Amino acid sequence: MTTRPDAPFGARLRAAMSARGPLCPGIDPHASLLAAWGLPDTADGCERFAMTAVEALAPVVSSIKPQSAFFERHGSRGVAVLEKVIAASRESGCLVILDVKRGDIGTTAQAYADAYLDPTSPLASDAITASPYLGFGSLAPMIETAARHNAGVFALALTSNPEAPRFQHARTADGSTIAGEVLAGLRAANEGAESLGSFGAVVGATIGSTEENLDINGPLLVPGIGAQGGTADDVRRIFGAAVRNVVPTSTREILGAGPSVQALREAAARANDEFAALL
Ligand SMILES: O=C(O)c1cc(=O)[nH]c(=O)n1[C@@H]1O[C@H](COP(=O)(O)O)[C@@H](O)[C@H]1O
Repeated sequence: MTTRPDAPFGARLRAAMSARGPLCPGIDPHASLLAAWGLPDTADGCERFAMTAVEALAPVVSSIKPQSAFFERHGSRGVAVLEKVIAASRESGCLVILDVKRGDIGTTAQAYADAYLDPTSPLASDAITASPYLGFGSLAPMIETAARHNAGVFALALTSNPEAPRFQHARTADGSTIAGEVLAGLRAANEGAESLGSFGAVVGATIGSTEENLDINGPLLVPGIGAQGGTADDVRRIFGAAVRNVVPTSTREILGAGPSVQALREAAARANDEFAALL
């Protein structure tokens, strides 16, 4: 796709979630999942795995989240598979949130933005995940590029891994937590956006609870569901009124239902229905 989408990412995501439900399945071609599907751990195996998942899921879900590292581990052939995954998913009417968790100084952040958010790039996606740990301001080139091209950015705020709280709950010089500073930056970036802003936070379903203000007028990408132990009940409890902005993402639990296209679709439909019922 080389043309700029005709509406901001947040508005497109809101419309897609209303039409198809909130679930965002991940596409992570793990070596162990390839083995479970009877596929070799090669670029060819990665392609068969990922394109089966796209065939099953992209026509029925609002968004998908391929994790770049699982493609990069197969070198240039794996990256070519990722390009196919992105293009085929978007052709099926599904938004692509490319999980790359990039973050760097301004000039390099701009190169990442050009690689993933400029519609003329071979890896152009609807949104990316980004790491704000060089300072929230270091994401400015990604946020500005996304705004220009009607794309989105999801910044890590309260991640699902056990090491996260010690770091993300630490306080900055002005007394807010690191996570709070990320959420405040996103809230400012989404100011005035109608329907839903284009700048989202990643908040794990495994965090137990939080006192942070999750009202950022933007989407909340919520991993940690299924394989990491998070449930729909956790999501209801953690997010409260913000649940309508939650994009629940689940990967291994859904992909484990493959390689049958029908079984994958059923697993996604079950999760989608469970989260749609929270709204
Ligand atoms: O940004 C993410 O998607 C992400 C953030 C986070 O806090 N935790 C997390 O597990 N993820 C991603 O979610 C996927 C794991 O999902 P499961 O297989 O469902 O556990 C991987 O692609 C992770 O990189």
